[in-house]
Amino acid sequence: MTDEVLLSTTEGQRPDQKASDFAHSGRLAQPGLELRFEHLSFSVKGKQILEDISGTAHPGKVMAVMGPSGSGKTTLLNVLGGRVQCARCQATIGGLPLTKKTRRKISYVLQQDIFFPNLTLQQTLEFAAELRLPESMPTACKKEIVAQLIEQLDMEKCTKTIIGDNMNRGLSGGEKKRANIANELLTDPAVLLLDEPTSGLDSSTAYALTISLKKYAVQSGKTVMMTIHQPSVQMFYQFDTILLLSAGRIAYYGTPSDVVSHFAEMGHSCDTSHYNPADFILDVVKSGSEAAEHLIADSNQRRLTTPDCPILPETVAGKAKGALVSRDDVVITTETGKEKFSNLNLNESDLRNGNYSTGNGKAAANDEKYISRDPEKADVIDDVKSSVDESDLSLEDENRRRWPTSFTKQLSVLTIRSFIQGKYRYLSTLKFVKTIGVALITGLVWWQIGRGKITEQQALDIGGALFFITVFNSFNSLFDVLVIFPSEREVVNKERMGGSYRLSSYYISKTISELPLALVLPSISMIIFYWMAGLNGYNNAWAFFGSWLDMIMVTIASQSLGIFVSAATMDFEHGLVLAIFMMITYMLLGGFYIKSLPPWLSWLRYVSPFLYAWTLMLYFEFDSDYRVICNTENSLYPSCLPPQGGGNDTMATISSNTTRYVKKSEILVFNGADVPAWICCVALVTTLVLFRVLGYVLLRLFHKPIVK
Ligand SMILES: Nc1ncnc2c1ncn2[C@@H]1O[C@H](COP(=O)(O)OP(=O)(O)OP(=O)(O)O)[C@@H](O)[C@H]1O
Repeated sequence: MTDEVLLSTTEGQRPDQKASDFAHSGRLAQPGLELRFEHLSFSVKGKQILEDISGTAHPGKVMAVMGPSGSGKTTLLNVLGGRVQCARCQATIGGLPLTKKTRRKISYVLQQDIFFPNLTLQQTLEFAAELRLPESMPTACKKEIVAQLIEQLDMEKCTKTIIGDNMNRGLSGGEKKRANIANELLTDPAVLLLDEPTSGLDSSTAYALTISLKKYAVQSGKTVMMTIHQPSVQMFYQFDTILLLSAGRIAYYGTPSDVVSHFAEMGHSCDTSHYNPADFILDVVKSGSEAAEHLIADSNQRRLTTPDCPILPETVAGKAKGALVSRDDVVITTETGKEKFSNLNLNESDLRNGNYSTGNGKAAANDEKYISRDPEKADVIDDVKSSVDESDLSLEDENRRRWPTSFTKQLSVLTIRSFIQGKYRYLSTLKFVKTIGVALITGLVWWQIGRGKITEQQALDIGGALFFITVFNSFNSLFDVLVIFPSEREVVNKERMGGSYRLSSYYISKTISELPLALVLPSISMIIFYWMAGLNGYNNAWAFFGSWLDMIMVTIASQSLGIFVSAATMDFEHGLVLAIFMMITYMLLGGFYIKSLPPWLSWLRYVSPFLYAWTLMLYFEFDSDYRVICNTENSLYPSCLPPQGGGNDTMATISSNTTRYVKKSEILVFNGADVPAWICCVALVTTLVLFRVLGYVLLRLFHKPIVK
């Protein structure tokens, strides 16, 4: 990676006037901002993960958050990046409280490099630019920004390389990491958070990346904060500030150059000629709770005089000795200094007006830089504050602020992206081989069975063939979705957490883009099988088109079922179990295997889409009274039986010369196809729509984007 890597897109390096104009419009040329967090405490299910964490990340500087595994590094970044809700976490960016709106100035590079594997690097970044950059920006401008990022990240060689996954090789680990960073730099954030950006990289690549981040911070004046596990010596000294965590508390806050002398003062001398100071401090913190507690206590004392990293007095005093700040105390740090107010009468209107009534007077909330207070009241204040923020916004304003692009823009971009990504999944060579192979086998097994006049046995066999091909394509379609949907979840989760688009845009775009893709293989399967088996299309072309349409409907209905099952379970294994259960039930009730269900169960057959699909197939196949020749003996059909008593037969036997034919209605009745054709169509369309809608509702209600 070159030294220029990661330079801001706003450095005036773009030769193209349009892009520069845009950059100068102020949208992309935002300066770095100070990120200040004070007394962050965070717990999950009663487990304290962060406790009184403070710090300040400055523009043009890089802060490294270090600590042993499980010390809370990622959690700290998740809190600051808004990936987890934390009612008691107060932070400011550029002096303003960190809210949903101001947090948009922060970009968060996750530890995992989560992308759609079949898109190329260029496609990935261009789609991200379309979704995340303002809609008013010309596409040419967005492309140029992407091209510049690619160039600055020294990735020109791999613009056309797919991202890749375990199955298909694509970008290398280091390239993926850079792609991940480029993806976040697109929006030119004021603050860049990175969770373990060097994990999985070899030492020289990790060092190059650190240098690049440092240069990015210095040259573009941006604020960079990153977690890191075990930096090399050279990397360690690139950082401006080290925030060392131990079990969720601060064990050291300061510069890397001071760390060795500080630890020596604490009785932990480091032979820097043989020991990497980064490894050393981690080893000391990990060596035992006594050493760590000692360091934390000392760091707490130092924090009393470190404005960048303030501490709550009760933390210094230690909980065992009793809190210095009473339950009702609120400490307000104002421009004029820190003031402590006792016995506040916090009521909603005061909070809304920004007035905190105290025994000593009023403190204006608007003047506050930061409020640290009793956790129980924190919730009250947060709730009230957030309701004030939201009430200030009209719905339209809120939508505009919430999403960088309109619904239609999201829909069109996501549809194209989903189509490109989906085509590799739905139309892979393996899937073609499987579909064509099975179609050829079934075609051979039922070879020309339907040509000309057929026997009663052949009619039965054709019923079996039609049922088989319906079930086969439905299973295929369902399992495609089951495999694809959960694997997309991580990408969609990440993008939705970043506020890139609405769930509805994603869902509708997926439906639109995958519809044509899902039709290709069933159509091929149907064409091969149908003509090899010599079915009724030879006699009546409409029979073929009807059967094909029927196949398409049941295939899409199965796709909808797959989406519903995936949304209900959201992982492949659970989805597989539920899908197999539902499909086997539908199959058994579909009418082919059992024609005399127990009366108390017979209503259940009407829930099976296979019943409707197969019935429609039978309608198209047996559309003539002169196709199936009666058995001369042991016929299954009443109309083929000889007339009783030689008189007029009420069951009009159909004959042509001496050959007797089975009435088409009797074939349908024998197969249990007792549902009118139009009801079959309505039932299939209803299944298709119902499961799609249910899938959306489940996603909306139960699968909000989450942090793993
Ligand atoms: N949602 C959660 N539920 C329960 N425990 C959690 C949750 N999130 C984090 N933790 C716990 O909090 C602690 C800190 O986790 P975190 O991922 O922040 O550590 P870390 O320092 O980033 O670790 P690593 O370096 O291994 O990534 C761990 O003990 C973890 O198990």
